[in-house]
Amino acid sequence: MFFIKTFNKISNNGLNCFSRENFEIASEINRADALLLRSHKLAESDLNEGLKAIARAGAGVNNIPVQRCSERGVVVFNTPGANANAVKEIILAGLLLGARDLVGGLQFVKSMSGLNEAEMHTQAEQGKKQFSGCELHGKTLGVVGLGAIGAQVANMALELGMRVIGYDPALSVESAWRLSSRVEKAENLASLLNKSDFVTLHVPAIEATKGMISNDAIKQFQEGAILLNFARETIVDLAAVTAALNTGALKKYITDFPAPELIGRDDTLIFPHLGASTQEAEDNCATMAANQLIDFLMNGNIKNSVNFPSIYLERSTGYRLTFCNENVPKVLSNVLSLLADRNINVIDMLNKSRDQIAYNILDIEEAPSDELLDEIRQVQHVINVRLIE
Ligand SMILES: NC(=O)c1ccc[n+]([C@@H]2O[C@H](COP(=O)([O-])OP(=O)(O)OC[C@H]3O[C@@H](n4cnc5c(N)ncnc54)[C@H](O)[C@@H]3O)[C@@H](O)[C@H]2O)c1
Ligand SMILES: O=C(O)[C@H](O)COP(=O)(O)O
Repeated sequence: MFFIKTFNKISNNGLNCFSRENFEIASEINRADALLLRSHKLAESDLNEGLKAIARAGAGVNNIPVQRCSERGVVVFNTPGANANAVKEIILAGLLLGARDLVGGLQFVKSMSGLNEAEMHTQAEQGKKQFSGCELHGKTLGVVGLGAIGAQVANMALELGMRVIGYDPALSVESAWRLSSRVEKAENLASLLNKSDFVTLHVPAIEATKGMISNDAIKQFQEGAILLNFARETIVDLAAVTAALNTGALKKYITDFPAPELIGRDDTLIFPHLGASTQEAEDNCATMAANQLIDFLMNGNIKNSVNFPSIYLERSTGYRLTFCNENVPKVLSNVLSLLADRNINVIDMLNKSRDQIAYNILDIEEAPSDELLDEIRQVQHVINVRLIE
């Protein structure tokens, strides 16, 4: 039986993937084998003894102490692309709300209560000029980060008749395949910023992107550009953005992350982190996260981890030994020697590494004793060991 502790509300579509005979799932569990969560900010104290994996039903893992997990051999998963369409669609809304004062127009009509139909008609026709805007067609969109979301946003904007410029110095081959060849490549952030009427951010919250939209970056924007940030709050220096809004250097800031300094301004539109909050995205993320956890806990396979290598080995015996270790020489050979000393035959095996972590799957012919498992745990640089039967 594996114990899964959930944080946040996880879609039933995902929860129902776990068979009740093999998994117990609850929000109150003391010694969890795995955690399943969305944006809940994990503390180090949430990483209980015996924890094997954490699955983030979503994209961003900035709420998880990933480095600490790697040191402890805890596999961290996310669900790349599972909520990308939801974010793409909210960006479409953001672009339209940026181009036209639809919110102002709606509020204006709301204020007409008490008027008769003729008065409303007169007010609407006289007042509407305050809310006119521009079309997206023909404007330039700069997309910073062309991963699962950025690529979809870029392709969508081309369909709207926009010119699209993208910037992503670490574009993966998979993302490049998804991206239309009509997206123009910017050599650096500044060259994207100074050509764009709208700029949308789709980069992860990591050290390298912290404060990416800084005072210096703001100087590169076209006068009166509109900035959309549905990625994370840390990517934007809010003092720089509010100063730019004050001078008109930026026309609007549209974001999914509320902050006190943004409230009450007419030039900001702020959503309560709604980007991935559609039924479809919640179902997709939860299902993907659940299936990744299940295959890892039941078979030791790893797909879509942010700190471990991808690895898949078809089961060939009833005894599967998995272990992770610091990525240094001789660990695997030392473990194999221990098995050989006990005359235990390895039928199939796979070893993969990523950065400082190596992970191994060994299908063996017979059950290892508890003493042997303990000996493997004692091998220098081994972080953790599991026997999956
Ligand atoms: N508002 C929401 O509800 C919501 C929903 C989903 C994701 N997000 C945020 O959006 C982020 C992106 O999601 P995704 O699914 O597209 O992730 P992704 O990993 O598929 O794509 C991120 C892209 O950013 C690129 N990148 C990294 N550093 C960069 C830099 N310095 N400059 C330019 N590009 C850089 C990467 O190479 C990658 O292609 C997530 O990390 C998350 O923080 C927010
Ligand atoms: O990184 C993500 O996937 C989004 O920010 C969604 O977060 P949520 O699952 O809390 O809506």
